Amino acid sequence: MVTTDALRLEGMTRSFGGSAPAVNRVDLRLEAGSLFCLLGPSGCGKSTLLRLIGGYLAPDAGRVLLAGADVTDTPLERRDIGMVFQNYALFPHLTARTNVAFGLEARGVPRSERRQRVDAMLDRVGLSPAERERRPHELSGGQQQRVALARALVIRPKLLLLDEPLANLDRQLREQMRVELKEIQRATGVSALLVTHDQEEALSLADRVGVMLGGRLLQVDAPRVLYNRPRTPFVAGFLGLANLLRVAGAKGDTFHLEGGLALRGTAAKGSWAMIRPEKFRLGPAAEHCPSRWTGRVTSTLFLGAQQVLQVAVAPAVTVRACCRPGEAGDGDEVTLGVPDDAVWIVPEDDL
Ligand SMILES: Nc1ncnc2c1ncn2[C@@H]1O[C@H](COP(=O)(O)OP(=O)(O)OP(=O)(O)O)[C@@H](O)[C@H]1O
Repeated sequence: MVTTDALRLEGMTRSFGGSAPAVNRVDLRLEAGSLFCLLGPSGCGKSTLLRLIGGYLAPDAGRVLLAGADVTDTPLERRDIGMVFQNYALFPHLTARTNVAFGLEARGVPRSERRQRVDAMLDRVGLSPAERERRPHELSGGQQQRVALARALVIRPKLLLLDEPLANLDRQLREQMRVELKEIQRATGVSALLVTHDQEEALSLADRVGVMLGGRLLQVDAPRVLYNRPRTPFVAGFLGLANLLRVAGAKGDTFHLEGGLALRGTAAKGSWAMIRPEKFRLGPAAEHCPSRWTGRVTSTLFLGAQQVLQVAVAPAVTVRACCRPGEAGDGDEVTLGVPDDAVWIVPEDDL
């Protein structure tokens, strides 16, 4: 079956006169009905890319296709895109209900239909009847967020853009809104692109994640693939904890890492071996592993359900390994078993 992508970007580039473009030759496809997270550190170009898609900014080069149609030169009000900003950008003098109705009024939707659609959308985002009559400053951050989401969705956009929508909420509310946001996106079937610098948010929300650095998209994949099979050292280190060890050389079915450590398998000199901390085996389980490293615990970090150890496994080489709380402590000598499937070779450099 041939389906049209909700969004397609081809060679998007935009400079602000600095030495490197803020967005540099970005290609991207967003499947209809899916949620895509654009993830990257501050200043990597996420917001600029979002503004280019929304039509708030023109590209120096490249094309934006919405549901197959080229909208690169279409003004933003005719792109059929809903936008949720980090600061919500609600009209301060309008009630929640009139904020949501605004886009429908501007599009000439008749009053009775308007009322019905606004109420249905405010039901969907869970705003109570009393809250609907309040103005933004009389609502909490979470409630304003719901209004902003309803306002963006009520116009039935072809694409929903969200710029760090949960960044201003406290941790508990952020986690709750994360679940609700995903439910609303699923229920409405809207194609959505969300920008965040929070890796946990991206991994838990997205169907696919794109990791950005220095204006470039380094890798686009499903969350599990990005976590388990990062293609560059930056992606490996940006998503969760990663031990990254440089491959110094290979011989037969063994390769050597910095500090004289050895692992079974094949890897090219100069690439990186990644081992996630939770992949090590400790205690009796280590004995069954093909590669074993011994070292002293230099520090421990208690995280509730688990504990992260720093283990000095070679001169100047310290790795992080997860274990059960209390399984090992500061100063203990431990053996870390490395199962074959614990090692992922990171093939490329970053840019
Ligand atoms: N209007 C502008 N004029 C000049 N430089 C800009 C402008 N907008 C963005 N930049 C620059 O482009 C680069 C990318 O900025 P952008 O805001 O897209 O990053 P970001 O990944 O969204 O960061 P953050 O998460 O901090 O918002 C930065 O170096 C920034 O200083």
